[in-house]
Amino acid sequence: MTRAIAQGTFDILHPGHVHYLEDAASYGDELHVIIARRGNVTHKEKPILADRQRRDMVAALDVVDEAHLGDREDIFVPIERIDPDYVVLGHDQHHDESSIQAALEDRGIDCEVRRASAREKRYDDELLSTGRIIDRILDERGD
Ligand SMILES: Cc1cc2nc3c(=O)[nH]c(=O)nc-3n(C[C@H](O)[C@H](O)[C@H](O)COP(=O)(O)O)c2cc1C
Ligand SMILES: Nc1ncnc2c1ncn2[C@@H]1O[C@H](COP(=O)(O)OP(=O)(O)OP(=O)(O)O)[C@@H](O)[C@H]1O
Repeated sequence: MTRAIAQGTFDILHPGHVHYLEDAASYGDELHVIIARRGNVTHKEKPILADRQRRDMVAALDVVDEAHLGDREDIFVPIERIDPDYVVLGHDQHHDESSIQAALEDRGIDCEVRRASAREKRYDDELLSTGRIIDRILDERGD
């Protein structure tokens, strides 16, 4: 049984998220997803939705076997517990593949790091970004 891990914020789901999770799932028999804690989302605006709500929506997707709330302090704790064969980074995730690979090796976690592909728009006004969905809500419904 091979296990793959995907991770991210997943605030307001869209087809780009589904594409990433399907790509990550293709690396293993089981897909586990780690949901970033609000306190750890520091590289962009904080999520609108609560940690548990984001986890529950990701867990409801067919392609996902288990969704886990991330650790608050140490991002390698859930990975140690899940013991995956692959950690699949999102196409634009700011983490560097070789430093994540080195950190996993330091912790004695024997798994490989891969990078998922991007999903391109299939039609003109398709929104494949949570940030852009929020911008459109503000444009169309804001004062
Ligand atoms: C290998 C890996 C493990 C992660 N584990 C956690 C975790 O345990 N807790 C957490 O809050 N975030 C975790 N994260 C998420 C990061 O904190 C960061 O917020 C996340 O990569 C944001 O992704 P996004 O910009 O694609 O939404 C992890 C990220 C990576 C790459
Ligand atoms: N269009 C896309 N194609 C493939 N993967 C995507 C796409 N959009 C998001 N992802 C992946 O989904 C994961 C979680 O994404 P995240 O929660 O940061 O959403 P986002 O829509 O990219 O957010 P934001 O618009 O706020 O930057 C990331 O690994 C990201 O690479």
